[in-house]
Amino acid sequence: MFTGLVRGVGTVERVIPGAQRRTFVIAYALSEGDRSLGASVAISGVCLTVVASTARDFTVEAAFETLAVTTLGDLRPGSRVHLEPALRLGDALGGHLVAGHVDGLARVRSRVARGDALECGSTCRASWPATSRSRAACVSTASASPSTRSTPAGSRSA
Ligand SMILES: Cc1nc2c(=O)[nH]c(=O)nc-2n(C[C@H](O)[C@H](O)[C@H](O)CO)c1C
Repeated sequence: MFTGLVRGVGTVERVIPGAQRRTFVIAYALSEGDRSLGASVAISGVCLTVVASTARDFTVEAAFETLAVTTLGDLRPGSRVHLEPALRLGDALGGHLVAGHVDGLARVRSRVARGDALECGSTCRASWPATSRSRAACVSTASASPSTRSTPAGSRSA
C-alpha cells in the first residue's frame, strides 16, 4: 500500500524491451530496506516490484497488462518518474491509502492554476470500473506541488 505522496523523482536510465514485458532501470538511491528484491515501489503511481538493485539504481519490470493501462510504455531513457516506496506498518499515512493498481487511462482536458493549486479536468473512459464510470468527468486538485500531483499518476491520455 502507498499514500500517494511522492517521495522522490527518479530518472529512467535504461529501457529493455521484451516480448511480454518491458524492463526499466531507474537511477535513484532507494534506502536499503526499500530496494530489497521483491519490494513494492510505486513508479509514477503504478505498483511494481524491485527485481534488481544497487546503491544508485534499481530495476523493475512492467508486464504487458500493466503497459496497456498505464503511461509506463511511454518512458524513455531520461524520462523522470515519481517514486514512492511501499508503506510499512507504523508509518504515518499522511495522504490516503492507495493500492497503486491503475484501472485505466484518462485524457486531461484542462489545466487551470488556482493560486497554489492546479485544477485538472479529465475525461474517463467507459471501460473504467462502475465506481469511476459514473463520473464521466473527473476533476482533481492538489494544494501542493502542482507539477507532481496534478494528474492521476500513471495515467496516459486516452
Ligand atoms: C506488486 C506488483 N508488481 C508488479 C510488477 O512487478 N510488474 C507489473 O507489471 N505489475 C505489477 N503489479 C501490478 C500492477 O500494479 C498493475 O498491473 C497496474 O497497476 C495496472 O493495473 C503489482 C501489484
